[in-house]
Amino acid sequence: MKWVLFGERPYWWVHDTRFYGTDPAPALKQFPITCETGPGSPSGHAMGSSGVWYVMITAVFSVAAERRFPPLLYRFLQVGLWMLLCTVELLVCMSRVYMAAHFPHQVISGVITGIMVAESFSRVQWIYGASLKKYFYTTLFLLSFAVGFYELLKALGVDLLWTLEKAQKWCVRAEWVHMDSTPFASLLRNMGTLFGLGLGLHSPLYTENKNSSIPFRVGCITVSLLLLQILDGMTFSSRDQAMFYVLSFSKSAAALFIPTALVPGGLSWIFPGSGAAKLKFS
Ligand SMILES: O=P(O)(O)OC[C@H]1O[C@@H](O)[C@H](O)[C@@H](O)[C@@H]1O
Repeated sequence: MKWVLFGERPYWWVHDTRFYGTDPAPALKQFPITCETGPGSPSGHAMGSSGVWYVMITAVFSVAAERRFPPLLYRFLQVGLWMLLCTVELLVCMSRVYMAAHFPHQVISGVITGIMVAESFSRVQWIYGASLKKYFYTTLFLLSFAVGFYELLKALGVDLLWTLEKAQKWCVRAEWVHMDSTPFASLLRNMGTLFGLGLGLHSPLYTENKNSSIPFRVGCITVSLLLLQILDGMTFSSRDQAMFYVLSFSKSAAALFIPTALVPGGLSWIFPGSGAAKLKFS
């Protein structure tokens, strides 16, 4: 959608537009995270956060319904969690607009699209039992589609990197322009995530794990968070672009493989448990 909607961002638009005529353009303050290099429509932050929060909240509702919560408590939970989602989204959207990375309509469409994506995928059942082959082919399809679409539009004279030029031109500090905020870099990270999830769920470390006790789960969460924190600190230079994309893909794949397979598998090997049920990914 970012590639086809050609959304401008306020921090460069105010300088390029003829809207103000001979009047001076408004002075928009820029921050270290203002200088996004991709198109603005719809907002990726608003879309990502609304999608993730929607999934978490509706999952809590399903658990509450399964456990037959009393109607009053259920209603209370519903109102509370919906209000929490609205507050989070309001904060995300206001901050994106405040730092001049987005116009209001872009964050609103981002929130709506995120919820639509989450809702549609919650109805697609095959993804819960997808084979490793499916993960692999889906990743390959997304990559070929993105590269093919990019090349096709380039052949038609449309330069999808038009936004990078604007960011470089109008960002007040060159070091605030990051290559990893381009849609292609994001897509590669998402593909890495998808592939890492497939690898994790089909790894013997995950499938042969039999321990599901509470201390084991808490241990898994703690160790995973520590390792993910270390992984998050790894950054790569974008001078060699091919290497940059390969490393970004691998980092995202590792970010999913670590908590789904490596940590549970490693901990159950160190502390063999007696629980019979498998630790389920949910
Ligand atoms: O469109 P927005 O809100 O500026 O978000 C862009 C961001 O969207 C995210 O989805 C990407 O992972 C980031 O790399 C990118 O910077």
